[in-house]
Amino acid sequence: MTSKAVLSCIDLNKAYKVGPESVSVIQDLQLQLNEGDWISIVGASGSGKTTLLNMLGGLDDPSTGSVLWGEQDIFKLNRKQLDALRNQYLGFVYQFHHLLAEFTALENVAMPLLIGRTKQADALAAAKNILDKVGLSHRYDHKPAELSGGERQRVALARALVGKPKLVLLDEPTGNLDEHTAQDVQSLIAELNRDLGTAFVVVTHDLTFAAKASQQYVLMNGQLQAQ
Ligand SMILES: Nc1ncnc2c1ncn2[C@@H]1O[C@H](COP(=O)(O)OP(=O)(O)OP(=O)(O)O)[C@@H](O)[C@H]1O
Repeated sequence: MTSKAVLSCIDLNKAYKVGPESVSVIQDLQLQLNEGDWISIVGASGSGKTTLLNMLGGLDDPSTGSVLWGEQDIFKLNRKQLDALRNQYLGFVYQFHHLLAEFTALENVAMPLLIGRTKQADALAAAKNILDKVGLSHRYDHKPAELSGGERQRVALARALVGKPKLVLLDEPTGNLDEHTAQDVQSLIAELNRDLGTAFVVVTHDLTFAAKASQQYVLMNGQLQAQ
C-alpha cells in the first residue's frame, strides 16, 4: 500500500516581532504525515508548540515556508477557500472542550455538518454514529453541564471527527482531566486512530501519552527532533 501525505511542512519558519526585535520560534521545520499516522509533539513551555499547531491548522500564517494539506498549499488560498477546506479536511480538539452550553451533545456534534450545509437528518444520523463510537450513546440529550469532564472531551472528539476529516489536531486533549479519566480518553484516541485511519497530531505535556504515538517528536530550537 502506498502512503498518501496528509500534511506536509516545508521549510516552515515563524518569527514574531516584539518591539525592534524579531523572535524566531519555528526554524526551517520539515514534517510529513501520512494517512493514519499519529504523531506526538512534546516540548518545553515556550518552545513553540501552539504556534506550530496554529500554522498546521491554517489559523496563523508562517513567516516563510509552506503547509500542505494533501497537495494543497493552504496559505495560497484566500480566507473563504481556507475556511471551506478546513471545515471538511480538519478537526480540532483543545484542552477545554469549547462545546456550546445551550445545545445537547448530539446537537454539538452535528453542528459542523449543519454549518457545512449537510441535511439535518443526515447530520443527526452521523452525529449519533460517532457518539456511539466514543461510548456516549446514552448521553445524546445531555447538555455540556450535565456531562462529566471525560464525557465532554469525548463529545469534543466526536465533534472533531463527525465530518470524517483526514487530519485531527489535538492540543493537550487530556490536560484538564484527572489521571484515570485522561487514560480513558487517551485509549479512546488510540482506538479512533486505529479504527478510522484519521491522522492525528497530538501536542501534550504527558510523556506516557506521547509515547503511545507511532512517531514521537520533541520541539526544540524551532525544529522537530524525532525520538
Ligand atoms: N503573538 C505573539 N507575539 C510575540 N511572541 C509570541 C506570540 N505568541 C507566542 N509568542 C512567543 O513564541 C514562543 C512560543 O510560544 P508558544 O505559545 O507557541 O509556546 P508553547 O510551546 O505552546 O508553550 P506552552 O507549552 O507554555 O503553551 C514563546 O516564547 C512566546 O512568548
